[in-house]
Amino acid sequence: MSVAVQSTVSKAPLPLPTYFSLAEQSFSLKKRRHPFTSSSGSNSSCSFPAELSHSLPPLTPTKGCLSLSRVFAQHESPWTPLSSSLTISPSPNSVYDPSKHLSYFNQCFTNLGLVGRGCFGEVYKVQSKIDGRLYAVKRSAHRFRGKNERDRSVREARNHERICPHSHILDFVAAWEEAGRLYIQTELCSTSLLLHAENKAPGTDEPAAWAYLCDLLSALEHLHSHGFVHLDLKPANVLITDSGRLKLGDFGLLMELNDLNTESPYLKAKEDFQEGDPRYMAPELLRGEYGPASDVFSLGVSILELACNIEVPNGGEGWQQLRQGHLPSEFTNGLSAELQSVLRMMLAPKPTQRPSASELLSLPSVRKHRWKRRCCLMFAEAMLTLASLCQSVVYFGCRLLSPFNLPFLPRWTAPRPCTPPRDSWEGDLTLSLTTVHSDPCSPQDDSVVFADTDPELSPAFSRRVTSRLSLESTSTPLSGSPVHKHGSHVSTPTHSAIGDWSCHLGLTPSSTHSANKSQLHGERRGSPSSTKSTRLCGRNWILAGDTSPRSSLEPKNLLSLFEEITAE
Ligand SMILES: Nc1ncnc2c1ncn2[C@@H]1O[C@H](COP(=O)(O)OP(=O)(O)OP(=O)(O)O)[C@@H](O)[C@H]1O
Repeated sequence: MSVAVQSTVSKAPLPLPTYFSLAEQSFSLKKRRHPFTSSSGSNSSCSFPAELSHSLPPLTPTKGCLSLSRVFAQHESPWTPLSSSLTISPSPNSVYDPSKHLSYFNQCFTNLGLVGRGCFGEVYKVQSKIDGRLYAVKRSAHRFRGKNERDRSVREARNHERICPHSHILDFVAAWEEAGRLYIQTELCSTSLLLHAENKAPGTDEPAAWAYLCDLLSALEHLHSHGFVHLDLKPANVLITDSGRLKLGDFGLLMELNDLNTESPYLKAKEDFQEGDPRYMAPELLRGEYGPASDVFSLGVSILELACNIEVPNGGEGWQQLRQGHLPSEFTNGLSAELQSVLRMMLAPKPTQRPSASELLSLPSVRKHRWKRRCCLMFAEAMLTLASLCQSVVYFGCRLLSPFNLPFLPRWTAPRPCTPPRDSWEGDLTLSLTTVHSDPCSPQDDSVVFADTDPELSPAFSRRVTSRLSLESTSTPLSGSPVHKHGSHVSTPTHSAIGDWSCHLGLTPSSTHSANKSQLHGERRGSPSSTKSTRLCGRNWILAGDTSPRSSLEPKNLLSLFEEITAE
Protein backbone atom coordinates (compact mmCIF):
# COMPACT_ATOMS: atom_id res chain seq x y z
CA MET A 1 0.00 0.00 0.00
CA SER A 2 2.83 2.38 0.87
CA VAL A 3 4.30 1.76 -2.61
CA ALA A 4 1.02 2.76 -4.19
CA VAL A 5 0.90 5.86 -2.03
CA GLN A 6 4.41 6.86 -2.91
CA SER A 7 3.90 6.48 -6.61
CA THR A 8 0.76 8.62 -6.52
CA VAL A 9 2.51 11.24 -4.48
CA SER A 10 5.60 11.42 -6.61
CA LYS A 11 3.48 11.74 -9.75
CA ALA A 12 1.97 15.10 -9.03
CA PRO A 13 3.67 17.00 -6.22
CA LEU A 14 1.92 20.21 -5.27
CA PRO A 15 3.82 23.47 -5.49
CA LEU A 16 5.07 24.58 -2.10
CA PRO A 17 3.61 27.67 -0.46
CA THR A 18 5.70 30.76 -1.05
CA TYR A 19 6.54 31.25 2.61
CA PHE A 20 7.73 27.69 3.34
CA SER A 21 10.80 27.74 5.52
CA LEU A 22 12.28 25.29 8.02
CA ALA A 23 9.67 22.82 6.84
CA GLU A 24 8.93 19.96 9.15
CA GLN A 25 8.76 17.03 6.78
CA SER A 26 6.51 14.56 8.54
CA PHE A 27 4.03 13.98 11.35
CA SER A 28 5.50 13.92 14.83
CA LEU A 29 4.32 13.80 18.41
CA LYS A 30 3.15 17.08 19.87
CA LYS A 31 5.84 19.42 21.20
CA ARG A 32 5.36 21.81 24.06
CA ARG A 33 5.98 25.40 23.25
CA HIS A 34 6.84 28.26 25.51
CA PRO A 35 3.46 29.84 26.23
CA PHE A 36 4.71 33.39 25.81
CA THR A 37 6.34 32.94 22.48
CA SER A 38 4.21 33.28 19.42
CA SER A 39 1.09 31.23 19.76
CA SER A 40 1.06 30.46 16.12
CA GLY A 41 4.19 28.40 16.11
CA SER A 42 5.59 28.41 12.67
CA ASN A 43 3.32 31.00 11.20
CA SER A 44 5.05 32.10 8.12
CA SER A 45 4.37 35.74 8.63
CA CYS A 46 6.52 35.85 11.75
CA SER A 47 10.05 36.99 11.40
CA PHE A 48 11.40 33.98 13.28
CA PRO A 49 10.07 30.65 14.50
CA ALA A 50 8.59 30.47 17.97
CA GLU A 51 11.22 27.96 19.10
CA LEU A 52 13.96 30.42 18.30
CA SER A 53 12.37 33.42 19.88
CA HIS A 54 13.01 32.21 23.38
CA SER A 55 16.36 30.54 22.80
CA LEU A 56 17.94 33.69 21.46
CA PRO A 57 19.40 36.08 24.02
CA PRO A 58 17.36 39.23 24.58
CA LEU A 59 18.30 42.20 22.48
CA THR A 60 20.38 44.81 24.23
CA PRO A 61 18.66 48.15 24.66
CA THR A 62 19.67 50.67 22.03
CA LYS A 63 21.43 53.58 23.64
CA GLY A 64 22.78 55.53 20.68
CA CYS A 65 19.93 56.63 18.48
CA LEU A 66 16.19 56.66 18.43
CA SER A 67 14.38 53.99 16.45
CA LEU A 68 12.75 55.03 13.18
CA SER A 69 9.30 54.78 14.68
CA ARG A 70 10.27 57.46 17.17
CA VAL A 71 11.87 59.76 14.65
CA PHE A 72 8.90 59.91 12.29
CA ALA A 73 6.05 61.53 14.09
CA GLN A 74 3.32 60.29 11.74
CA HIS A 75 2.99 57.14 13.90
CA GLU A 76 2.20 59.14 16.99
CA SER A 77 -1.51 59.20 16.20
CA PRO A 78 -3.95 60.44 18.83
CA TRP A 79 -6.74 58.22 20.08
CA THR A 80 -8.83 57.24 17.05
CA PRO A 81 -11.90 55.03 17.44
CA LEU A 82 -12.09 52.36 14.72
CA SER A 83 -15.20 50.40 15.64
CA SER A 84 -18.73 51.66 15.44
CA SER A 85 -19.17 50.63 19.08
CA LEU A 86 -16.91 53.58 19.95
CA THR A 87 -18.00 56.05 17.31
CA ILE A 88 -21.78 55.60 17.40
CA SER A 89 -22.44 55.40 21.11
CA PRO A 90 -21.36 58.33 23.29
CA SER A 91 -18.08 56.55 23.24
CA PRO A 92 -15.94 56.45 26.33
CA ASN A 93 -18.95 57.06 28.58
CA SER A 94 -17.35 60.02 30.32
CA VAL A 95 -14.47 57.94 31.67
CA TYR A 96 -12.10 59.12 28.96
CA ASP A 97 -10.83 62.67 29.12
CA PRO A 98 -8.71 63.49 26.06
CA SER A 99 -7.21 66.51 27.82
CA LYS A 100 -5.50 64.21 30.34
CA HIS A 101 -2.00 63.08 29.48
CA LEU A 102 -3.01 59.44 29.77
CA SER A 103 -3.87 56.95 27.06
CA TYR A 104 -7.44 55.84 26.41
CA PHE A 105 -6.41 52.39 27.59
CA ASN A 106 -5.11 53.65 30.91
CA GLN A 107 -8.12 55.81 31.52
CA CYS A 108 -10.70 53.17 30.68
CA PHE A 109 -9.13 49.91 31.88
CA THR A 110 -7.23 48.37 34.74
CA ASN A 111 -4.54 46.17 33.30
CA LEU A 112 -4.52 42.80 35.07
CA GLY A 113 -1.55 41.39 33.16
CA LEU A 114 -0.32 39.67 30.04
CA VAL A 115 -2.25 36.53 29.05
CA GLY A 116 -0.69 35.69 25.71
CA ARG A 117 1.47 36.85 22.88
CA GLY A 118 1.38 36.22 19.15
CA CYS A 119 3.46 37.42 16.25
CA PHE A 120 1.46 40.61 15.92
CA GLY A 121 0.07 41.33 19.30
CA GLU A 122 0.23 41.06 23.05
CA VAL A 123 -2.99 40.17 24.80
CA TYR A 124 -3.82 41.60 28.22
CA LYS A 125 -6.50 40.72 30.70
CA VAL A 126 -8.21 43.95 31.71
CA GLN A 127 -11.09 45.20 33.80
CA SER A 128 -13.19 47.90 32.25
CA LYS A 129 -13.65 50.99 34.38
CA ILE A 130 -16.87 51.63 32.46
CA ASP A 131 -18.83 48.44 33.18
CA GLY A 132 -16.54 46.61 35.64
CA ARG A 133 -16.33 43.54 33.40
CA LEU A 134 -13.27 41.57 32.43
CA TYR A 135 -12.08 41.67 28.83
CA ALA A 136 -9.08 40.83 26.70
CA VAL A 137 -7.31 43.67 24.92
CA LYS A 138 -4.90 42.83 22.14
CA ARG A 139 -2.36 45.55 21.48
CA SER A 140 -0.11 45.45 18.40
CA ALA A 141 3.27 44.14 19.44
CA HIS A 142 4.95 47.35 18.29
CA ARG A 143 4.24 50.65 16.63
CA PHE A 144 3.27 50.33 12.97
CA ARG A 145 6.36 50.51 10.81
CA GLY A 146 4.48 51.24 7.66
CA LYS A 147 1.16 51.31 5.87
CA ASN A 148 1.08 47.56 5.21
CA GLU A 149 1.53 46.71 8.83
CA ARG A 150 -1.16 49.14 9.88
CA ASP A 151 -3.52 47.86 7.17
CA ARG A 152 -3.09 44.30 8.38
CA SER A 153 -4.02 45.19 11.95
CA VAL A 154 -6.89 47.45 11.00
CA ARG A 155 -8.19 44.77 8.63
CA GLU A 156 -8.29 42.25 11.49
CA ALA A 157 -10.33 44.64 13.64
CA ARG A 158 -12.71 45.67 10.86
CA ASN A 159 -13.21 42.06 9.74
CA HIS A 160 -13.98 40.97 13.27
CA GLU A 161 -16.54 43.72 13.71
CA ARG A 162 -18.31 42.70 10.51
CA ILE A 163 -19.16 39.23 11.81
CA CYS A 164 -22.56 38.77 13.42
CA PRO A 165 -22.24 37.51 16.99
CA HIS A 166 -22.40 33.74 17.48
CA SER A 167 -21.89 31.44 20.45
CA HIS A 168 -18.75 29.94 18.87
CA ILE A 169 -17.22 33.16 17.54
CA LEU A 170 -15.09 35.34 19.82
CA ASP A 171 -17.16 38.39 20.83
CA PHE A 172 -15.83 41.65 19.45
CA VAL A 173 -16.25 44.70 21.68
CA ALA A 174 -14.24 47.62 20.31
CA ALA A 175 -11.13 48.69 18.43
CA TRP A 176 -9.11 51.87 18.46
CA GLU A 177 -5.75 53.21 17.44
CA GLU A 178 -3.47 55.19 19.67
CA ALA A 179 0.19 56.19 19.51
CA GLY A 180 0.81 54.10 16.43
CA ARG A 181 -0.66 50.87 17.81
CA LEU A 182 -3.95 49.10 17.34
CA TYR A 183 -6.03 47.87 20.26
CA ILE A 184 -8.77 45.27 19.91
CA GLN A 185 -11.06 44.63 22.86
CA THR A 186 -12.78 41.23 22.90
CA GLU A 187 -14.36 38.88 25.39
CA LEU A 188 -11.88 37.23 27.74
CA CYS A 189 -11.19 33.51 27.36
CA SER A 190 -9.09 31.05 29.33
CA THR A 191 -6.52 30.09 26.77
CA SER A 192 -6.03 29.09 23.16
CA LEU A 193 -6.86 25.62 21.91
CA LEU A 194 -3.21 25.18 20.89
CA LEU A 195 -1.90 25.79 24.40
CA HIS A 196 -4.64 23.64 25.84
CA ALA A 197 -3.72 20.76 23.52
CA GLU A 198 -0.04 21.08 24.36
CA ASN A 199 -0.81 20.58 28.03
CA LYS A 200 -2.51 17.26 27.38
CA ALA A 201 -1.07 13.83 28.06
CA PRO A 202 0.24 12.10 24.93
CA GLY A 203 -2.12 9.79 23.04
CA THR A 204 -5.39 10.11 21.19
CA ASP A 205 -8.34 11.97 22.68
CA GLU A 206 -11.33 11.22 20.51
CA PRO A 207 -14.13 12.54 22.76
CA ALA A 208 -12.41 15.93 22.94
CA ALA A 209 -11.85 15.90 19.17
CA TRP A 210 -15.59 15.37 18.53
CA ALA A 211 -16.39 18.24 20.89
CA TYR A 212 -13.96 20.55 19.09
CA LEU A 213 -15.31 19.43 15.72
CA CYS A 214 -18.92 20.18 16.68
CA ASP A 215 -18.08 23.65 18.06
CA LEU A 216 -15.93 24.68 15.13
CA LEU A 217 -18.34 23.33 12.52
CA SER A 218 -21.02 25.52 14.09
CA ALA A 219 -18.68 28.51 13.87
CA LEU A 220 -17.87 27.76 10.23
CA GLU A 221 -21.50 27.20 9.31
CA HIS A 222 -22.27 30.63 10.76
CA LEU A 223 -19.40 32.35 8.94
CA HIS A 224 -20.09 30.63 5.60
CA SER A 225 -23.82 31.27 5.75
CA HIS A 226 -23.03 34.98 6.12
CA GLY A 227 -20.77 34.89 3.08
CA PHE A 228 -17.37 34.88 4.83
CA VAL A 229 -14.43 32.49 4.77
CA HIS A 230 -11.87 32.49 7.59
CA LEU A 231 -8.80 31.24 5.66
CA ASP A 232 -6.63 30.87 8.78
CA LEU A 233 -8.40 28.27 10.88
CA LYS A 234 -5.97 26.50 13.23
CA PRO A 235 -5.84 25.62 16.94
CA ALA A 236 -3.80 28.78 17.73
CA ASN A 237 -6.69 30.90 16.45
CA VAL A 238 -9.31 29.16 18.55
CA LEU A 239 -9.91 30.21 22.15
CA ILE A 240 -11.52 28.34 25.02
CA THR A 241 -13.82 29.97 27.55
CA ASP A 242 -13.90 28.96 31.17
CA SER A 243 -16.81 26.64 30.50
CA GLY A 244 -14.83 24.88 27.76
CA ARG A 245 -16.72 26.43 24.85
CA LEU A 246 -14.57 26.97 21.76
CA LYS A 247 -14.56 30.41 20.14
CA LEU A 248 -13.10 31.05 16.72
CA GLY A 249 -10.94 34.17 16.62
CA ASP A 250 -8.25 36.00 14.60
CA PHE A 251 -10.01 37.30 11.52
CA GLY A 252 -6.99 38.90 9.89
CA LEU A 253 -7.38 36.87 6.68
CA LEU A 254 -11.19 36.80 6.60
CA MET A 255 -12.61 37.22 3.10
CA GLU A 256 -16.08 37.95 1.92
CA LEU A 257 -17.06 35.57 -0.84
CA ASN A 258 -18.27 38.54 -2.89
CA ASP A 259 -14.76 39.98 -2.76
CA LEU A 260 -13.96 37.75 -5.73
CA ASN A 261 -16.25 39.83 -7.88
CA THR A 262 -15.71 43.19 -6.27
CA GLU A 263 -12.46 45.09 -5.90
CA SER A 264 -11.09 43.86 -2.59
CA PRO A 265 -8.94 46.54 -0.98
CA TYR A 266 -6.55 44.04 0.52
CA LEU A 267 -6.15 40.64 -1.14
CA LYS A 268 -5.39 40.63 -4.82
CA ALA A 269 -2.33 38.58 -5.60
CA LYS A 270 -2.19 34.78 -5.62
CA GLU A 271 0.47 34.92 -2.90
CA ASP A 272 -1.94 36.72 -0.61
CA PHE A 273 -3.90 33.52 -0.22
CA GLN A 274 -0.78 31.86 1.17
CA GLU A 275 -0.49 34.18 4.15
CA GLY A 276 -2.06 31.58 6.44
CA ASP A 277 -0.22 28.82 8.24
CA PRO A 278 1.05 26.25 5.68
CA ARG A 279 0.37 23.35 8.04
CA TYR A 280 -3.37 23.88 7.80
CA MET A 281 -3.57 25.36 4.32
CA ALA A 282 -5.91 23.80 1.77
CA PRO A 283 -4.15 22.81 -1.48
CA GLU A 284 -6.35 25.00 -3.71
CA LEU A 285 -5.14 28.15 -1.92
CA LEU A 286 -1.78 27.60 -3.62
CA ARG A 287 -3.56 28.11 -6.92
CA GLY A 288 -5.18 31.29 -5.64
CA GLU A 289 -8.62 29.67 -5.31
CA TYR A 290 -10.53 29.96 -2.09
CA GLY A 291 -13.96 29.19 -0.72
CA PRO A 292 -15.75 27.64 2.26
CA ALA A 293 -14.18 24.27 1.41
CA SER A 294 -10.73 25.70 2.26
CA ASP A 295 -11.90 26.25 5.84
CA VAL A 296 -13.31 22.71 5.97
CA PHE A 297 -9.88 21.39 4.97
CA SER A 298 -8.08 23.48 7.63
CA LEU A 299 -10.56 22.28 10.23
CA GLY A 300 -9.90 18.69 9.12
CA VAL A 301 -6.14 19.13 9.66
CA SER A 302 -6.73 20.80 13.03
CA ILE A 303 -9.00 17.98 14.22
CA LEU A 304 -6.51 15.37 12.98
CA GLU A 305 -3.78 17.12 14.98
CA LEU A 306 -5.93 17.42 18.11
CA ALA A 307 -7.44 13.93 17.97
CA CYS A 308 -4.06 12.20 17.54
CA ASN A 309 -2.11 14.76 19.60
CA ILE A 310 0.50 15.19 16.88
CA GLU A 311 2.37 17.96 15.09
CA VAL A 312 1.27 18.19 11.48
CA PRO A 313 4.05 18.79 8.92
CA ASN A 314 4.52 22.18 7.30
CA GLY A 315 6.25 20.77 4.25
CA GLY A 316 7.80 17.74 2.66
CA GLU A 317 6.40 14.30 1.91
CA GLY A 318 3.99 14.23 4.87
CA TRP A 319 2.49 17.57 3.81
CA GLN A 320 2.09 16.35 0.22
CA GLN A 321 0.49 13.06 1.30
CA LEU A 322 -2.09 14.80 3.44
CA ARG A 323 -3.09 16.94 0.46
CA GLN A 324 -3.41 13.80 -1.66
CA GLY A 325 -6.02 12.44 0.75
CA HIS A 326 -3.74 10.06 2.69
CA LEU A 327 -4.10 10.16 6.46
CA PRO A 328 -1.10 9.09 8.59
CA SER A 329 -2.40 5.62 9.48
CA GLU A 330 0.21 5.07 12.20
CA PHE A 331 -1.63 7.78 14.20
CA THR A 332 -5.21 7.55 12.93
CA ASN A 333 -5.53 3.77 13.50
CA GLY A 334 -6.38 4.52 17.11
CA LEU A 335 -9.43 6.55 16.06
CA SER A 336 -12.93 5.17 15.48
CA ALA A 337 -14.04 4.40 11.93
CA GLU A 338 -16.65 7.18 12.28
CA LEU A 339 -14.09 9.90 12.99
CA GLN A 340 -11.69 8.59 10.37
CA SER A 341 -14.39 8.74 7.73
CA VAL A 342 -15.37 12.31 8.68
CA LEU A 343 -11.71 13.35 8.52
CA ARG A 344 -11.30 11.69 5.12
CA MET A 345 -14.26 13.66 3.77
CA MET A 346 -12.92 16.94 5.16
CA LEU A 347 -9.44 16.31 3.79
CA ALA A 348 -10.52 15.40 0.27
CA PRO A 349 -7.94 16.86 -2.16
CA LYS A 350 -10.50 18.60 -4.38
CA PRO A 351 -12.62 21.33 -2.78
CA THR A 352 -15.68 20.12 -4.68
CA GLN A 353 -15.38 16.70 -3.02
CA ARG A 354 -15.48 18.14 0.49
CA PRO A 355 -18.85 18.42 2.27
CA SER A 356 -19.89 21.85 3.50
CA ALA A 357 -19.99 22.67 7.22
CA SER A 358 -23.77 22.28 7.31
CA GLU A 359 -23.61 18.95 5.47
CA LEU A 360 -21.06 17.72 8.00
CA LEU A 361 -23.26 18.89 10.86
CA SER A 362 -26.15 16.85 9.52
CA LEU A 363 -24.16 13.59 9.43
CA PRO A 364 -25.64 11.13 11.98
CA SER A 365 -22.29 10.65 13.75
CA VAL A 366 -21.77 14.40 14.10
CA ARG A 367 -25.37 15.01 15.18
CA LYS A 368 -25.01 12.43 17.94
CA HIS A 369 -21.84 14.05 19.29
CA ARG A 370 -23.22 17.55 18.85
CA TRP A 371 -26.18 16.72 21.04
CA LYS A 372 -23.87 15.40 23.77
CA ARG A 373 -21.66 18.44 23.41
CA ARG A 374 -24.57 20.82 23.84
CA CYS A 375 -25.64 19.04 27.03
CA CYS A 376 -22.09 19.20 28.42
CA LEU A 377 -21.77 22.90 27.65
CA MET A 378 -25.19 23.66 29.12
CA PHE A 379 -24.26 21.80 32.28
CA ALA A 380 -20.84 23.47 32.58
CA GLU A 381 -22.29 26.92 32.00
CA ALA A 382 -25.15 26.31 34.44
CA MET A 383 -22.65 25.22 37.09
CA LEU A 384 -20.60 28.33 36.52
CA THR A 385 -23.66 30.54 36.86
CA LEU A 386 -24.62 28.69 40.03
CA ALA A 387 -21.13 29.04 41.43
CA SER A 388 -21.22 32.73 40.58
CA LEU A 389 -24.56 33.14 42.36
CA CYS A 390 -23.40 31.23 45.44
CA GLN A 391 -20.29 33.29 45.58
CA SER A 392 -22.23 36.54 45.39
CA VAL A 393 -24.71 35.42 48.07
CA VAL A 394 -21.96 34.34 50.45
CA TYR A 395 -19.94 37.46 49.74
CA PHE A 396 -22.79 39.84 50.47
CA GLY A 397 -24.03 37.68 53.37
CA CYS A 398 -20.66 37.87 55.05
CA ARG A 399 -20.39 41.60 54.45
CA LEU A 400 -23.83 42.14 55.97
CA LEU A 401 -23.08 40.00 59.00
CA SER A 402 -19.60 41.32 59.60
CA PRO A 403 -20.68 44.26 61.88
CA PHE A 404 -22.22 41.74 64.32
CA ASN A 405 -18.83 40.19 65.06
CA LEU A 406 -20.22 36.66 65.02
CA PRO A 407 -17.58 34.22 66.29
CA PHE A 408 -17.85 31.86 63.31
CA LEU A 409 -17.27 34.64 60.82
CA PRO A 410 -13.75 35.63 59.97
CA ARG A 411 -12.85 39.27 60.52
CA TRP A 412 -13.80 41.25 57.44
CA THR A 413 -11.06 43.08 55.65
CA ALA A 414 -11.38 44.77 52.33
CA PRO A 415 -10.62 42.43 49.43
CA ARG A 416 -7.09 42.78 48.20
CA PRO A 417 -6.86 44.26 44.74
CA CYS A 418 -5.70 41.83 42.13
CA THR A 419 -4.25 44.56 40.00
CA PRO A 420 -0.60 45.41 39.75
CA PRO A 421 0.39 48.21 42.10
CA ARG A 422 1.10 50.54 39.23
CA ASP A 423 -0.84 50.69 36.04
CA SER A 424 1.43 48.86 33.69
CA TRP A 425 0.71 51.05 30.73
CA GLU A 426 0.85 54.24 32.73
CA GLY A 427 2.52 56.87 30.68
CA ASP A 428 2.16 54.78 27.54
CA LEU A 429 2.12 57.93 25.50
CA THR A 430 4.82 59.75 27.40
CA LEU A 431 7.05 56.69 27.37
CA SER A 432 7.12 56.85 23.64
CA LEU A 433 9.38 59.85 23.89
CA THR A 434 11.41 58.90 26.90
CA THR A 435 11.99 55.16 26.67
CA VAL A 436 14.82 54.31 24.38
CA HIS A 437 14.45 50.58 23.97
CA SER A 438 11.46 49.75 21.83
CA ASP A 439 11.91 46.38 20.23
CA PRO A 440 8.51 44.74 20.21
CA CYS A 441 9.57 41.14 20.43
CA SER A 442 12.30 41.48 22.99
CA PRO A 443 11.59 40.69 26.59
CA GLN A 444 12.71 44.11 27.72
CA ASP A 445 9.54 45.46 26.29
CA ASP A 446 7.73 43.68 29.06
CA SER A 447 9.85 45.20 31.73
CA VAL A 448 7.60 48.18 31.16
CA VAL A 449 4.66 45.98 32.00
CA PHE A 450 6.10 44.16 34.96
CA ALA A 451 8.62 46.62 36.30
CA ASP A 452 8.36 47.14 40.02
CA THR A 453 5.83 44.38 40.56
CA ASP A 454 8.40 42.27 42.36
CA PRO A 455 11.86 43.49 43.18
CA GLU A 456 13.17 39.95 43.06
CA LEU A 457 11.98 39.45 39.54
CA SER A 458 13.30 42.59 37.97
CA PRO A 459 17.02 41.85 37.55
CA ALA A 460 16.74 38.46 35.89
CA PHE A 461 14.81 37.98 32.73
CA SER A 462 14.46 34.29 33.43
CA ARG A 463 12.58 35.00 36.62
CA ARG A 464 10.35 37.41 34.80
CA VAL A 465 9.57 34.62 32.42
CA THR A 466 8.67 32.47 35.38
CA SER A 467 6.32 35.17 36.50
CA ARG A 468 4.73 35.25 33.11
CA LEU A 469 4.52 31.50 33.05
CA SER A 470 2.58 31.47 36.22
CA LEU A 471 0.43 34.16 34.77
CA GLU A 472 -0.21 32.13 31.69
CA SER A 473 -0.95 29.02 33.64
CA THR A 474 -3.66 30.79 35.55
CA SER A 475 -5.64 30.68 32.40
CA THR A 476 -4.40 27.43 30.92
CA PRO A 477 -6.56 24.48 31.80
CA LEU A 478 -5.05 21.14 32.61
CA SER A 479 -5.39 18.00 30.56
CA GLY A 480 -8.68 16.36 29.83
CA SER A 481 -11.87 17.68 28.42
CA PRO A 482 -12.11 21.39 28.97
CA VAL A 483 -15.78 21.11 29.71
CA HIS A 484 -15.24 19.99 33.25
CA LYS A 485 -11.99 21.69 33.88
CA HIS A 486 -12.56 25.38 33.88
CA GLY A 487 -13.73 27.40 36.67
CA SER A 488 -15.12 30.78 36.09
CA HIS A 489 -17.44 32.80 34.02
CA VAL A 490 -15.70 34.85 31.43
CA SER A 491 -17.08 38.27 31.65
CA THR A 492 -18.16 38.95 35.16
CA PRO A 493 -16.22 41.17 37.48
CA THR A 494 -15.84 38.31 39.93
CA HIS A 495 -14.01 36.11 37.46
CA SER A 496 -11.14 34.89 39.59
CA ALA A 497 -13.18 34.40 42.70
CA ILE A 498 -15.74 32.33 40.86
CA GLY A 499 -12.93 30.28 39.46
CA ASP A 500 -11.89 29.36 42.97
CA TRP A 501 -15.44 28.53 43.88
CA SER A 502 -16.04 26.30 40.95
CA CYS A 503 -12.81 24.57 41.90
CA HIS A 504 -14.57 23.56 45.11
CA LEU A 505 -17.56 22.44 43.13
CA GLY A 506 -15.41 20.07 41.16
CA LEU A 507 -15.40 22.08 37.96
CA THR A 508 -11.75 22.95 38.21
CA PRO A 509 -9.83 20.07 39.68
CA SER A 510 -6.57 21.75 38.83
CA SER A 511 -4.61 22.58 41.90
CA THR A 512 -1.93 24.21 39.82
CA HIS A 513 -4.48 26.41 38.15
CA SER A 514 -5.45 28.09 41.35
CA ALA A 515 -2.06 27.65 42.92
CA ASN A 516 -0.58 29.68 40.17
CA LYS A 517 -3.31 32.20 40.62
CA SER A 518 -2.32 32.49 44.24
CA GLN A 519 1.32 32.73 43.25
CA LEU A 520 0.46 35.32 40.68
CA HIS A 521 -1.23 37.54 43.19
CA GLY A 522 1.71 37.21 45.52
CA GLU A 523 4.20 38.04 42.83
CA ARG A 524 2.27 40.97 41.57
CA ARG A 525 2.04 42.53 44.95
CA GLY A 526 5.66 41.82 45.60
CA SER A 527 4.68 40.39 48.96
CA PRO A 528 6.96 37.97 50.79
CA SER A 529 4.58 35.18 49.90
CA SER A 530 5.55 35.52 46.30
CA THR A 531 8.54 33.30 46.78
CA LYS A 532 6.75 30.64 48.75
CA SER A 533 5.32 27.61 47.12
CA THR A 534 1.63 26.89 47.42
CA ARG A 535 0.02 23.55 47.98
CA LEU A 536 -3.51 22.33 48.34
CA CYS A 537 -4.46 20.97 51.69
CA GLY A 538 -7.97 19.62 51.94
CA ARG A 539 -10.06 22.51 50.71
CA ASN A 540 -7.90 25.30 52.02
CA TRP A 541 -4.90 26.94 50.51
CA ILE A 542 -1.77 26.77 52.62
CA LEU A 543 1.30 28.79 51.87
CA ALA A 544 4.22 26.51 52.59
CA GLY A 545 6.28 28.08 55.34
CA ASP A 546 3.55 30.57 56.14
CA THR A 547 2.31 29.92 59.63
CA SER A 548 0.53 33.21 60.17
CA PRO A 549 -3.26 32.99 60.38
CA ARG A 550 -5.13 34.23 57.30
CA SER A 551 -7.00 37.27 58.43
CA SER A 552 -8.72 38.25 55.22
CA LEU A 553 -11.92 36.73 54.02
CA GLU A 554 -11.28 34.91 50.79
CA PRO A 555 -13.71 33.01 48.60
CA LYS A 556 -11.32 30.06 48.60
CA ASN A 557 -12.07 29.13 52.19
CA LEU A 558 -15.67 30.25 52.44
CA LEU A 559 -17.10 26.90 51.46
CA SER A 560 -15.04 25.02 54.03
CA LEU A 561 -16.00 27.63 56.59
CA PHE A 562 -19.69 26.99 55.95
CA GLU A 563 -19.14 23.25 56.03
CA GLU A 564 -17.51 23.59 59.42
CA ILE A 565 -20.43 25.64 60.69
CA THR A 566 -22.91 23.07 59.43
CA ALA A 567 -20.92 20.30 61.07
CA GLU A 568 -21.01 22.15 64.39
N1 LIG B 1 -9.66 36.87 24.00
C1 LIG B 1 -8.63 36.26 24.58
N2 LIG B 1 -8.73 35.80 25.84
C2 LIG B 1 -7.70 35.17 26.44
N3 LIG B 1 -6.51 34.95 25.85
C3 LIG B 1 -6.34 35.39 24.59
C4 LIG B 1 -7.38 36.07 23.89
N4 LIG B 1 -6.94 36.38 22.65
C5 LIG B 1 -5.69 35.91 22.59
N5 LIG B 1 -5.32 35.32 23.74
C6 LIG B 1 -4.03 34.71 24.05
O1 LIG B 1 -3.01 35.46 23.41
C7 LIG B 1 -2.29 34.65 22.49
C8 LIG B 1 -1.91 35.48 21.29
O2 LIG B 1 -3.07 36.03 20.68
P1 LIG B 1 -3.27 36.06 19.10
O3 LIG B 1 -3.00 34.70 18.58
O4 LIG B 1 -4.59 36.66 18.81
O5 LIG B 1 -2.12 37.07 18.70
P2 LIG B 1 -1.59 37.31 17.22
O6 LIG B 1 -0.42 38.23 17.30
O7 LIG B 1 -2.71 37.71 16.32
O8 LIG B 1 -1.14 35.84 16.87
P3 LIG B 1 -0.76 35.22 15.50
O9 LIG B 1 0.69 35.03 15.65
O10 LIG B 1 -1.54 33.92 15.49
O11 LIG B 1 -1.19 36.15 14.42
C9 LIG B 1 -3.24 33.49 22.19
O12 LIG B 1 -2.55 32.33 21.86
C10 LIG B 1 -3.98 33.30 23.49
O13 LIG B 1 -3.22 32.48 24.37
